[in-house]
Amino acid sequence: MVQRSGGPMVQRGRDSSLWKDPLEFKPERFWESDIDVRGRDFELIPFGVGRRICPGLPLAIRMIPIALGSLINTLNWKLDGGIAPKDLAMEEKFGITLAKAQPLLATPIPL
Ligand code: HEM
Repeated sequence: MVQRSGGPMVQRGRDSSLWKDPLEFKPERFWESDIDVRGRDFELIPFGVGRRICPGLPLAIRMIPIALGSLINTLNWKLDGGIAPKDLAMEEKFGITLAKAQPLLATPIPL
């Protein structure tokens, strides 16, 4: 936990002094973590923090696991073009929101 109060508020998500391999996509890094994404632990603030924190946070943290979990649990997914998951292009495209440079193309297959 860093910068609870005082000092400039900066995004620390890519800070290698706080994160091991910060640019690697490793969701498993959160398995043993008790970091709070609701604006308390400043090393991870996907919804912002303070007075202008995202008002959609309570909706998003409930809906995203349900929507994503449903898609994963009820369908098989195949990447278009026979790409192996490990070879998926994960580069980002800068914009108002951070999007994938190459769109994710996947076909749902009924179980
Ligand atoms: C994963 C989903 C979402 C993420 C990561 C996200 C992230 C953010 C971030 C980073 C901000 C800027 C906070 C700041 O300035 O400190 C923001 C603002 C905002 N978000 Fe979200 N958001 C999400 C979902 C939603 C949803 C579902 C809604 C509405 C139903 C929503 C409505 C808003 C609004 C209205 C603001 C502007 C708040 C203000 O400027 O006072 N967001 N969001």
